[in-house]
Amino acid sequence: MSSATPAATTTKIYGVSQPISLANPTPQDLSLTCSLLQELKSFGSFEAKEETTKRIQVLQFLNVTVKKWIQGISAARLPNGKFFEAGGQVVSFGSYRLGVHSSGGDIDSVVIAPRQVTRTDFFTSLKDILIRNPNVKNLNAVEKAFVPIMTFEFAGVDVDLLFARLDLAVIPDKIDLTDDNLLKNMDQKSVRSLNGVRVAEKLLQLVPNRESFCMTLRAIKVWAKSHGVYSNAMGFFGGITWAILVARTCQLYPNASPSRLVQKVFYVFSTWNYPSPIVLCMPTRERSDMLALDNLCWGRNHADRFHLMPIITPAFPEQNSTHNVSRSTMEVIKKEMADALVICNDIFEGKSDWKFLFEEVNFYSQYKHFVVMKLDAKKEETENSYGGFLESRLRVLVGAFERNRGIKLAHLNPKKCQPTSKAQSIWFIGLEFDEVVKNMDLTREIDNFKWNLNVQAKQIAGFEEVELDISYVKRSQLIKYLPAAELKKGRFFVAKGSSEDNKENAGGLKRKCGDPMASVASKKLC
Ligand SMILES: Nc1ncnc2c1ncn2[C@@H]1O[C@H](COP(=O)(O)OP(=O)(O)OP(=O)(O)O)[C@@H](O)[C@H]1O
Ligand SMILES: [Mg+2]
Repeated sequence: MSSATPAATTTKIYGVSQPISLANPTPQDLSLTCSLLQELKSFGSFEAKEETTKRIQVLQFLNVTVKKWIQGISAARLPNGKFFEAGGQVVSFGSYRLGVHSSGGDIDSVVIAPRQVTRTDFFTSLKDILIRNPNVKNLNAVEKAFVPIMTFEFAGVDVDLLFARLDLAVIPDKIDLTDDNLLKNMDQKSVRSLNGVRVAEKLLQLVPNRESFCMTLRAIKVWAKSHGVYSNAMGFFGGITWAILVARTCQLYPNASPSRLVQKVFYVFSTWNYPSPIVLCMPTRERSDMLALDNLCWGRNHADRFHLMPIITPAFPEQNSTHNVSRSTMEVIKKEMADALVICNDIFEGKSDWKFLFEEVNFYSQYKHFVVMKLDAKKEETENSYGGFLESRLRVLVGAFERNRGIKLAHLNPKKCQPTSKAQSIWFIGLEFDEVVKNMDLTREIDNFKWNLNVQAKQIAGFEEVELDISYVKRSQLIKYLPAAELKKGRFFVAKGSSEDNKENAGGLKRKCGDPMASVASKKLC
């Protein structure tokens, strides 16, 4: 490190001072960053060049189509509109905009339209133009949603398209969508639809080094997916939440290389004092402007106080990105991060490697009791729609188990299994009972959940044929649902001193267990 630069400084967030480390990367950090990149490639984090080219073409085509569509509407609706250049564009956000999408991922995008074009136009004339295009498949429009959306496949690429109408007659090509003044006079659905773009732009503006941010986020995403802690709908963290955590770490360690940043993400957030909110540091003037704009900022709302791990988006109107996190998912996320920190520390001590960090963990080896949800939808398309609906409700069942005093932990595995056909799916919840519990009857929770689910499903067409079986099983009975190979996949969890679990550890790598927090506590921010 240069002697001219101080080793550490502080930043204030919500009045709390936080140290920033200015340490530069060591040769070991750089060499571990090279091996990290190699490992990310082997775990399929990067898409092939042809796929990237295709995505660019898809976005270019959508942009041209949308500009023409807006021009046509403006010509008809504005006086002298024929000669009017109304502009408008399609802007991407989400992981594609952040530059961290992997093969097969969707493109989240939003149409930015001038005031003479309405949401009704979006769901009628633009939808018609898209449906008529032979490259467009499976178009689905959800007009009544909280954030109205059209989803479709364009030349094999999944596209999510939103609509935001600005209070401007002309949308210039170089418009700064992070400008809060644009939100004045916008309808709430447009504000919500524009939010993803504003959040992505803000994230990219606020990180000190984009390249390091992207590579670190890629690593965290690979890890989170293989450890079953990547799903906003099921109460874990989604892409945006992990992006905020990585961005915050980049701010705390502005000169660190990705290998060190990965370790620091786990260090900072496995030891975080939840529910203190995690917010990105931004220029003071900007934050006070945001607060002045609206009183409805995050934290003032009564319901916000009950969030367990608040992780706040950086663009106005600020939102907590983790409202689905429950007591159990919080425990699982914290434990996974603490375990990951131990592995990262081992990597830096030369005792482990990235492969071990990213390796899938065997979910079934962690519990002795399970609830199995088996969906038989008869047809693949019904499985897709009902399965998505069910996945968005499963955290309600977890919540019911959490309210049962005999249950210490209800761990829903976000990964669904399809051992027989694409029309059938199975999800598992691992249960940890209180030591004093001798017998557990879960009938009431399961029946209530099924009853409510049926009431909601009846309002959605095509769900009548579906069969859903929810039942309790012991670990030894899992073989009835899954092939032995699936049950043996990944690294096994071995409870400390458990001879029974050792017997069941059929050849998988043993997972480090014990008290990972002990080593966390002894490490200082450096
Ligand atoms: N819980 C949430 N809170 C706030 N914004 C969200 C939330 N979930 C999604 N979004 C917005 O929608 C965008 C797209 O969501 P999506 O789930 O596709 O995540 P992503 O970051 O694109 O990651 P992935 O690679 O999984 O697609 C996010 O980047 C974010 O702006
Ligand atoms: Mg996405």
